Amino acid sequence: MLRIAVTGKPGVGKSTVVTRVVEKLDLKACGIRAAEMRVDGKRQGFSIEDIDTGRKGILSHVKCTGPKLGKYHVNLEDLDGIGAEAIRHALGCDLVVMDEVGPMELKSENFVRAVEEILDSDRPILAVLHRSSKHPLAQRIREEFEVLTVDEVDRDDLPDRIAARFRQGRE
Ligand SMILES: Nc1ncnc2c1ncn2[C@@H]1O[C@H](COP(=O)(O)OP(=O)(O)OP(=O)(O)O)[C@@H](O)[C@H]1O
Repeated sequence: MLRIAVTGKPGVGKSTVVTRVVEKLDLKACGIRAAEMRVDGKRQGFSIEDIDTGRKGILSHVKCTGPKLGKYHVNLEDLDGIGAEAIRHALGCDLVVMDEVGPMELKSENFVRAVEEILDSDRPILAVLHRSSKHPLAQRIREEFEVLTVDEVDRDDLPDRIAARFRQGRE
């Protein structure tokens, strides 16, 4: 079964590649999407969204409580209640999207377990992988997935190429 992870430097366009791949495919994609939350141009934290249901919460914020990572605190309530739940729900979908599996997400054992269950399943997966994470789960993804690096040169062509691979995988 096809498993692709995209990686690359911050802001290079990894999430955009993933979004475009899903748009190009006529299938039910489930999983998570994390995005920056900015106020007056300043990053205050990250949101986490269940891409199937649209449920959205706070993954981390400068002003919440939870395990600390840099200046942010990881909000385990939404990471588990929305993030891990969305990953588990994705077991019943055509394509699992995990944008992203990074150090914030991996602060929750419950989330880590949900990702392990998905990796142990037969579902096709498209993930964004944080470049430098040394977490065993990130290492596992690096070993088991086809890892593609997004850069300014290939980011416009990659969505078509990745979508074609998932289409072939279903034939
Ligand atoms: N192919 C592209 N052409 C032009 N601009 C792009 C392209 N892809 C992404 N961008 C722009 O670059 C910015 C970052 O994109 P995106 O959020 O997809 O990057 P990312 O690598 O996922 O970021 P992060 O490291 O924060 O997760 C956005 O403003 C987006 O509009």
